[in-house]
Amino acid sequence: MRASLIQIAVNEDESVDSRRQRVAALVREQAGADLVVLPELWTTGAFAFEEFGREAEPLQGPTYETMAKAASDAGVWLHAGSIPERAVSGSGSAAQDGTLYNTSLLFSPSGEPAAAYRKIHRFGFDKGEAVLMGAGQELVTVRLPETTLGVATCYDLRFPELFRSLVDAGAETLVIPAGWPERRRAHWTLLAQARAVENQAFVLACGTAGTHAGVPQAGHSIVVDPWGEVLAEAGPGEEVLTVDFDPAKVAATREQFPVLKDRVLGLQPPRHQG
Ligand SMILES: O=C(O)CCC(=O)C(=O)O
Repeated sequence: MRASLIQIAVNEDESVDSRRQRVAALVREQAGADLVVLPELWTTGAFAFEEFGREAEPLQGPTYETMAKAASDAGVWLHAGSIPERAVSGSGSAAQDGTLYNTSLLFSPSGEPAAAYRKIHRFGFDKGEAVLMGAGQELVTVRLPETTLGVATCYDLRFPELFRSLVDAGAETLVIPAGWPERRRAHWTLLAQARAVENQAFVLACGTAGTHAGVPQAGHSIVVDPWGEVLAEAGPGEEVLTVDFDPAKVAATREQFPVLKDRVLGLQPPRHQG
């Protein structure tokens, strides 16, 4: 299976619409890949908080339209990264009208919608995304012919229980678009490898490059196999990271080294001791 991770540079000197068209052209260039992955909030930048409201789109807005077409033109499964979504009535079970979400869009090779995932863990503590956006409530997996994707977004990478739930739901390839800052790049690489090893799954983690809102981005998108080996890693700038991998390695690793079968669930809480 061939995956291309497009590590987009998100700089302020490019308009959202120019970037959208430029990224669509990059997706089209990946014809021949099975899966193409884009980063988190690449239209605005993950730290351009003031842009979230200004550039928010309904689920089926301009980014959706442009990416659906790019997926079908290229004939690839496309994880189109995430957009600032402004929810409208009927656009999701728990969605409130007007609420913003950090929502990932996935398309089939014919440009049909395959899934939408609203980021569950919002980053920023008491500012930024954490106060401007609503939290997703639903896990998302997507069945491809070769593998089952489990999707998560950026800060979600720090929450291992989310990934274990995705694995319990059948995920074999964990796809994580991000806008991870350079100053915590060591965490990015370490956590991507940890999620691969503990879940015996492929990890495809696609970040952004460039600087927006004064926050230099880490780049260094990474693909890790179920044994924790790094199959490919990008540099700091804009880059297309292409990797060939064998999805059957997930089942083989889980069979040869069956740690997931040794999980002990439902432990008793500690007894009070003195
Ligand atoms: O967890 C981190 O260090 C970065 C998370 C982040 O930037 C995000 O979720 O947008």
